[in-house]
Amino acid sequence: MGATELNASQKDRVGYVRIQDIPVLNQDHCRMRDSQRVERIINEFVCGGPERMQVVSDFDYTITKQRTDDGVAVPSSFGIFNSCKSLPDNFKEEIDKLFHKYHPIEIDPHMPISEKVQYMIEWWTQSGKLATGFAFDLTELDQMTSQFKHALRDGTHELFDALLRLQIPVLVFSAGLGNSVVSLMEQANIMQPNVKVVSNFLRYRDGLLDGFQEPMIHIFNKNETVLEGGEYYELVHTRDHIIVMGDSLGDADMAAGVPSSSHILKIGFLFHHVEANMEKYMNAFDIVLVDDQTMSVPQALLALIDKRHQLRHPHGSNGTAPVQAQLQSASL
Ligand SMILES: C[n+]1cn([C@@H]2O[C@H](COP(=O)(O)OP(=O)(O)O)[C@@H](O)[C@H]2O)c2nc(N)[nH]c(=O)c21
Ligand SMILES: [Mg+2]
Repeated sequence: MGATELNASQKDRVGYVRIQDIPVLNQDHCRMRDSQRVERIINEFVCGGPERMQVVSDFDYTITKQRTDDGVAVPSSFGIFNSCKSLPDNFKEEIDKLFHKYHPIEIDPHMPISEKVQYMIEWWTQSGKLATGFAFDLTELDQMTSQFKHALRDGTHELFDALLRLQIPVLVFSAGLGNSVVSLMEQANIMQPNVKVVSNFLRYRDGLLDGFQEPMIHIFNKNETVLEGGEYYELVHTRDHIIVMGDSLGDADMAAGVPSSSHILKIGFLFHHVEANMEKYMNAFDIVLVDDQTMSVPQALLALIDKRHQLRHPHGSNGTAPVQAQLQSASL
């Protein structure tokens, strides 16, 4: 998008980055539909520097692993909440009924999205209604999430440390349960001031649960259009170099709503039904990583951006506006 073709001599100039010189992008399990386009965008990112970057990431099975070393399955953010022991007896039963009714609709390959949206709104609304009228102590959620703080992709800490050092805002977008997401990220020490979680958070009224806070984030509005006009959008919308990371096809659209002149690099983690899904993932994402349980690719991209930045600002001043402290508290 917008990137002009460079001729061979321009590519030979000092500092131009070539895909063949980035080892993680040359691994067998790293696939690209259009490696020239990826190369162009990476060079835009490196030239633009950290002050033009933002990261938008899904949470479940993108920040957490799709497959753990010990084979223990990592529950989703809703799954973590649903397994809390103090929830009323009928809660789990009713929430499972909803899952069995609506999940087949969510993954139905024949129903058009326009038709699915209403069902998904119904599902999230009814889940919220079930989570109403009883006490729930959030420390129970912390106890549950602490069991899974080691289930983040390898290199997640290093990635988040680099993003903080470079003052790059990170938006974690989840149509799951925000309280589980934040709790797990806090337990794993990656809930830093440059990180904002946009998701569904439990609401309390008179000490009892009262469903989810507005706005509802479901799988079909999980993109930057729900942020438009809000404080967070104002803080990041000038950052037009965007890395998007996700494990579901729909995650590829999370940056929808940013200005069309933006350069967006989409990284997709593919694990289930690799052969059947490959074509769709290759069309939706710029880089498809097959059964990769690490953050090596985004780390390598940041290292390139960082290296050029250090050359330009050897004394540590990065010229970045100090917006990070406001990010977490920014309203939508
Ligand atoms: C309302 N609701 C939605 N989901 C699932 O939560 C997922 C959240 O969507 P997502 O944020 O794209 O998460 P992902 O990273 O796991 O893909 C959806 O794909 C739904 O299948 C839900 N899952 C459970 N267990 N319980 C629920 O009430 C519920
Ligand atoms: Mg996911």
